[in-house]
Amino acid sequence: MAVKGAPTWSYAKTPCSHPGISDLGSTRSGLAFNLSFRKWECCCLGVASAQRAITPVEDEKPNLTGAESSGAIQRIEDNESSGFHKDMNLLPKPLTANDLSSPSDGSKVRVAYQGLPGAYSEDAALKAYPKCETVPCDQFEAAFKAVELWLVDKAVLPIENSVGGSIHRNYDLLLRHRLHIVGEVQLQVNHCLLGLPGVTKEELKRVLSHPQALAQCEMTLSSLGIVRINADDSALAAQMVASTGLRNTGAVASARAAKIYGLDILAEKIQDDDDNITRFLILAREPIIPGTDRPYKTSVVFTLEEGPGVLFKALAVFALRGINLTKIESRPQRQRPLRVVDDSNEGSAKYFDYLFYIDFEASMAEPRAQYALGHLQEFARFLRVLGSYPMDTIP
Ligand SMILES: O=C(O)C(=O)C[C@]1(C(=O)O)C=C[C@@H](O)C=C1
Repeated sequence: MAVKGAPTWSYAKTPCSHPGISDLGSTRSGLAFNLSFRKWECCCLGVASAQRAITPVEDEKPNLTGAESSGAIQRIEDNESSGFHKDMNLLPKPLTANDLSSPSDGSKVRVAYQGLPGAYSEDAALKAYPKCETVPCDQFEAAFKAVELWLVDKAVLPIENSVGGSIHRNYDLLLRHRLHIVGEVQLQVNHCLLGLPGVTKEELKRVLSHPQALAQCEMTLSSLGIVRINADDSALAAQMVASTGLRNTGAVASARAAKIYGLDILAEKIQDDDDNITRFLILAREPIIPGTDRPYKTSVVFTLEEGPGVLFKALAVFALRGINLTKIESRPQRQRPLRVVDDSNEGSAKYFDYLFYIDFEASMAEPRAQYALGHLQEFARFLRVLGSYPMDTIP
């Protein structure tokens, strides 16, 4: 799967002998949620120190002109043949805290998203990190891999929309990959109907866009009697209209996409619901250390033993501690989709096995959240904390 615009530079990992780092293998696998939060926190700190040991390869090259560099090479060779460095200026400089601190405005951060430039996902990435470098990916999975392979720092991916509901593919990928949720972005999505310059909306016979975008404009598109065709993302749809030059074909995409691909906006705000909000997750290789300084959300995924009222009990661990749930999603457990229950009267009954994804309004730094998950673990067969991160309260 290709990462469009993948960088030409690479990172070198420096081995780190931090005593806590060897423990990370199991913790980073994510399957293990340590009941003791202190240990969980400790692991986060261990990861942070491991990160500090990672040095960009580019930074290791001295910045020399042609003449300087041939002289310098000669001096290095002289030093090497004599067995020690005579010229201390040629030794690599130690990194300082200033070299490593990342600016808070998001500049230099490379953020992967699914789609082409002008896609709503890119808007979400720019909302989260206004000065970031956005990296388009052809599929959601490519964005996950780009983070895992250190091609980018973060990925911003849609998880649910207030009209269209959940984006199931990303729920499944969250479990399959080992990334951590470090934030969320809520984006107001205003769809426009785009066409070639000079075209009127009455001329349109078909319209292209991402299936979610088409679904969010169901009523408007039905009233216009236009054939809907799926595209991988709304910006790709706009690009296709521009490149094919078909006057009877339009796209549902953003005003920014219209500008990028030189299309006219034939109608604005064509979504069925004025408040059309898409929630995106920000994913990173390492978790953030949750605080209590502002409202936090925690996302978990778990499976339950079979039995009457188990889901009721699972939800009660939050209710008992006054913790508000903001989202519950169930997905088939693909590894073992069927559960066979022996029932001598009726033969073998087959039930689907489910993974439950829950978001709740509390930080993992709060004892009530730690106790709730400790309680849940008593009857969950599997439990993983996907992330504890600041809530985005403004769409
Ligand atoms: O097609 C795009 O522009 C996207 O960013 C994808 C996407 C989605 O996957 O839901 C993002 C936001 C909108 O809800 C519509 C489409």
